[in-house]
Amino acid sequence: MSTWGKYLAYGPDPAVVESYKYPKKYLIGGNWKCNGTKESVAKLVKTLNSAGPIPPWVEVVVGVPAIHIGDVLKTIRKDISVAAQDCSATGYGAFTGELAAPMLADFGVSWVILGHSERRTNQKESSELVATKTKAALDAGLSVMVCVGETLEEREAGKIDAVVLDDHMGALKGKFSDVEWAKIAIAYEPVWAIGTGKTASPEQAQDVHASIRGWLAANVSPAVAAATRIQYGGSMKGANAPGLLAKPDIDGGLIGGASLKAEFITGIAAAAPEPSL
Ligand SMILES: O=C[C@H](O)COP(=O)(O)O
Repeated sequence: MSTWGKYLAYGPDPAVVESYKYPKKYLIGGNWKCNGTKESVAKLVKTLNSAGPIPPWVEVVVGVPAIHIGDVLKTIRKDISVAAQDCSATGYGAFTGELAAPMLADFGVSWVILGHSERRTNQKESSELVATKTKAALDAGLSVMVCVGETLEEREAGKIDAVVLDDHMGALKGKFSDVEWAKIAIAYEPVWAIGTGKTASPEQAQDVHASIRGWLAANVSPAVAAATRIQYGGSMKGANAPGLLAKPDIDGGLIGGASLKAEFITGIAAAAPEPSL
C-alpha cells in the first residue's frame, strides 16, 4: 500500500507525528561497560523490556559490550537502540582485533560511544584519535556520543575550559558538516563523578553544559548549538536524574552503574520532563 493509502486507512504514522512534536528528544544512554555474561545480559534485557513505557520525548540507547551486541539486537525492545562502546578508526582490512564502524552498522547497531574517559586513560586515546573515529563512525551511518570531561585535579586547577573546550571539543572543530553534527551528541562526564557516587550538582553540570553549547555556537554554528544534545554522565541515578534533567542545557544522560537496573527506565528515562511546545 502507498504511504498515502496507509495514511487514509490508518491515520498518520505515530513515529512521524512524534518527530514533529518532539524534534529534540532527551537522549538517555546506558553504558554497560565491560560487564555481563550471556546469562546476566539476557536477564538485564528482560528487565529493561518489562520496565514500563519510555516517554515519547525520550530516546533510549544502551552501550553493549561487543560480544553481546548480536544477542541484544535480537532480543531488546524495539524502542531501545543499541550502541557499541568503541569502534576502529579504520575501515575493513588487515587490522587484527579491530571492530570497524561499517561492521557495526551492518549488524544493526545505530550508535557508538567514543572518547570515554576510561579509554582516554587506559588506552591513551587522544582527542585527535577520537575525532578520527567519530568521522569513521559517521561515514558508516552511525550516530556518536562523544565523551568529554575533566579530572578532579584539572577542575581544581581551573582547567575545565582548557580540557573540555580547547582539547576535547577543539579536536572536533572544522571536521564535520552541520548534517554530520545532527548525528553527534556530546556526553559531559566529569571524571571525578564516574562510578564514585559523587554526582556533579545540577548547577555544576549546567555550567559546563552551557559552556559546551557556547563553544558549539562559536565554533560550529548557532543552529548546531541549539540542536545538539548534551548528556550528563557521572553517578546519575533515579534519585538525582530529575534535578539534572530539569536544567536547560542538560539534554540527557550517559549512565553506567544504574543502566544495569530497571531504574534506568523507571527512574531516569521516566524523569525527563516533557518539553514545552
Ligand atoms: O559512561 C558512563 C559513565 O562513565 C558514568 O558511569 P556511572 O554512572 O557508573 O558513574
